[in-house]
Amino acid sequence: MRYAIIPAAGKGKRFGKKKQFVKVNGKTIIQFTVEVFEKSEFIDRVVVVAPEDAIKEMEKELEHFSKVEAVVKGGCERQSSVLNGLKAIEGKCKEVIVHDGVRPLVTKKLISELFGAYQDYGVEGVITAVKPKDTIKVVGANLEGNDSLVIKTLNRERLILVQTPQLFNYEVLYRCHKKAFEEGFWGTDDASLLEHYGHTVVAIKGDYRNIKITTPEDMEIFKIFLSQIKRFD
Ligand SMILES: Nc1ccn([C@@H]2O[C@H](COP(=O)(O)OP(=O)(O)OP(=O)(O)O)[C@@H](O)[C@H]2O)c(=O)n1
Ligand SMILES: C[C@](O)(CO)[C@H](O)COP(=O)(O)O
Repeated sequence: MRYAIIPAAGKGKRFGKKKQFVKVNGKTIIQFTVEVFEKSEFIDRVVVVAPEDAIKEMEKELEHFSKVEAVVKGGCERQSSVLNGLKAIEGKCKEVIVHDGVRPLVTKKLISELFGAYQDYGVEGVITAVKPKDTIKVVGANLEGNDSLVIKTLNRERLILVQTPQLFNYEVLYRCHKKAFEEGFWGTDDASLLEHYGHTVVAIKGDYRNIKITTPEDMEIFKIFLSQIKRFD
């Protein structure tokens, strides 16, 4: 069995509300996201991680998706939510995809390319990413407001902007998550846990339109891209 874990238990602080439940054209963001996995031939079952105070609401939103096996309670951070999802499918699968519930423009193509690369490279983790188009600098002390002191410029050719979906060997990911929990190691994506514990991760080309809806401007971008991207091809 191939599982997808969809962390969707965030509070949406930078957006102003739980953006996973925002409706566009009559469909919630989480429904846009899950429907791609529902239609992917590479995914057998889906577990969605929801806010503790919105489990029933999430179950209602997803009641028509046959692959959704469970809605489980989220944690205080994304990482702890993913760990709860991993616990819910213990011993059930060899590979697991983790994908942000608020990246609704994921495509079947990205999912299939992840599995292709996973087979080809034979590594424990494969992630999606795009090349930065802007210059990226390291900053130091904050100045007034959002201003900051520039320290140095990074070599853009050696940087990637990481997305989800991310595909992993289930046992390796679960072991890294449990170890990180015990040791108090926190990463902003799941692949960083594998890197921290010495596992090999490969990045493949993602899609610039596979945005994470984080701030209100992202919702406007989503509405534009939605009419352009072929999510089910
Ligand atoms: N405790 C958390 C925090 C985040 N997420 C999920 O992880 C994904 C990426 O998180 P982010 O975009 O940061 O969402 P929020 O945490 O809701 O945003 P904010 O940090 O602005 O509150 C989202 O699908 C979010 O629902 C989660 O499952 N559990
Ligand atoms: C996992 C992720 O989407 C990869 O870019 C990102 O790290 C999530 O960050 P967030 O602050 O939890 O949204």
